[in-house]
Amino acid sequence: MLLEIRNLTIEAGGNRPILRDVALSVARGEVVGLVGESGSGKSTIARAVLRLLPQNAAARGQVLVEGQDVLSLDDGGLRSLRAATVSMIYQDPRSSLNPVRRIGDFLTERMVHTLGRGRKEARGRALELLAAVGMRDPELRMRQYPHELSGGMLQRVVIAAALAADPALLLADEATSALDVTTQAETLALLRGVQAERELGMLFITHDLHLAAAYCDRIYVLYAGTVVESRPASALFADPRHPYTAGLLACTPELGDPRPIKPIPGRPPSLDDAFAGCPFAPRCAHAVAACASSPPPSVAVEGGSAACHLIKEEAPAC
Ligand SMILES: Nc1ncnc2c1ncn2[C@@H]1O[C@H](COP(=O)(O)OP(=O)(O)OP(=O)(O)O)[C@@H](O)[C@H]1O
Repeated sequence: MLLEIRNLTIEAGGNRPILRDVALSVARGEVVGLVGESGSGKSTIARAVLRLLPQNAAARGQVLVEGQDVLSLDDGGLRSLRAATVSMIYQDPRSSLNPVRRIGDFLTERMVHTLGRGRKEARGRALELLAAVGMRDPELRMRQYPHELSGGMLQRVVIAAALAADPALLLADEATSALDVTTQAETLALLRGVQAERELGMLFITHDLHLAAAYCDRIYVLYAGTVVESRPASALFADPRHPYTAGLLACTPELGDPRPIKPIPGRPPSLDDAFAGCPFAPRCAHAVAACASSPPPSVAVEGGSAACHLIKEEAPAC
């Protein structure tokens, strides 16, 4: 397995849990969605894969990348993981680029400093990468500054930089959320294209469950730092088992669907709210007494699992 996270718990400042007992995997060539509301812990999972943990945070569990536990890597191992094995693409490309440095400098300096390439070789590779992400006239782009490019073009530059070291795993953290819809569609298609061509694993983080269902092979739904459902995207979309997943799907309008939008009442718990049972219980229309008093079991359902007292174990399909 390319990425395997086991029993990952991260607590900030004392025992305020950001993540609770998270298990997640991404195989080579697989696009895995990580979906949840703001504050559910999506970015913390992505950052944990690079061991970029919040200061004053304590992590327990395992984050295995190609079998090596990131949480116990030495400095050299960590540098090589960040430089060559795993690349992260953030929501706002401008936050990754220095406004007073040319695009070419951004691409080549990273290769020279982090991968030890010669300047001439790095320049040739940068031109190749810009062409690979569909940039016309790469020579011109190399000479330009970030303010001369649109948001979509800048995101292509950031994707090109992420591919520079031929990583095995891409972490895309809301990588298309800041783009207009047509640019978003182009960037999504580009990411899928390079992912398939290079057989990369991709963890695709989004708050948009409909987008994840259309784009990903499998999905993990996160709520208050816990995985509540993990299933193949098609099964999860067609027949969500966890009440929170069903609630997320019901509160997004769809063209041509006459049913009224149904928001989920209430708000997710904050890090300071203690709870003994299911974190979703106070908002769940189906909650029973056990939901508030004991943690829900992880139940095997079609293609994956769901953590809910109300779901019955299903026999695996023959
Ligand atoms: N350094 C920190 N110290 C304390 N709490 C933190 C720290 N970093 C993150 N958190 C908290 O951890 C929780 C999860 O944050 P995270 O950024 O992972 O969520 P997210 O699902 O990615 O949200 P968003 O979609 O808004 O980016 C939030 O409640 C956040 O306030």
